Amino acid sequence: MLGRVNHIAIAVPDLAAATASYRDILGAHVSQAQPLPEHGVTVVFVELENTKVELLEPLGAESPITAFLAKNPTGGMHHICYEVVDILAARDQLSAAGARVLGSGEPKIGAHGKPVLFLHPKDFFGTLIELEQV
Ligand SMILES: C[C@H](C(=O)O)C(=O)SCCNC(=O)CCNC(=O)[C@H](O)C(C)(C)COP(=O)(O)OP(=O)(O)OC[C@H]1O[C@@H](n2cnc3c(N)ncnc32)[C@H](O)[C@@H]1OP(=O)(O)O
Ligand SMILES: [Co+2]
Repeated sequence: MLGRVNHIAIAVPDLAAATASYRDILGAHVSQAQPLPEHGVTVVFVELENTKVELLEPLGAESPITAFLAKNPTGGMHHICYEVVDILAARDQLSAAGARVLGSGEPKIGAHGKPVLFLHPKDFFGTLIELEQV
C-alpha cells in the first residue's frame, strides 16, 4: 500500500523563526508560507534531494496542532506522510483492518493539491500518519 515518504512534518510555535533556522543555519531551500485554513495550519516545505520536511504552525482557533504544541512547546515531530496510489482503496482496507481514519473519512485536499487522509497515532505506534494520493 505504501509508496515513498512524501514528507516528514514538524510542528513549530513560530513558523518565521523555524523558516529562518532551516534557511540560514541549516542552509536549506524553504518554500513560501502557505496558509491552509481547511487544515488549521500554515505550512512551509524544506525541499531536500530525497524528500521534504513540512514545518507547521497553528492557524485559527480550531487548529489540530494546538494541543500537540501545548504538550511540546518548543515543537516536535508531528507526522509522517506516505504516498499511496489509491487513497480510497487504502482507506477502505485500513478501516476494515480496524485502523481509525481521522475526520469525516473523506479525503481533503492537502498542501500539494492532492487528496490526503490521516490515521490515528495510537493505531500506529505513537506516530500520526498522513496518506497522500499521488
Ligand atoms: C495539510 C497538510 C499536508 O501535509 O498536506 C498537513 O499535514 S495538515 C497537519 C495537521 N492536521 C492534522 O493533524 C489532522 C489529523 N489530526 C487529528 O485529527 C488530531 O490532531 C489527533 C486525532 C491526531 C489528535 O487529536 P485529539 O483531539 O485526540 O488530541 P489529544 O491531544 O487529546 O491526543 C490524543 C492522544 O494522541 C496523542 N497525539 C496527538 N497528536 C499526536 C501526534 N501528532 N503524534 C503522536 N501522538 C499524538 C496525544 O499525545 C494523546 O496521547 P495521550 O492520550 O497518551 O496523551
Ligand atoms: Co503533512
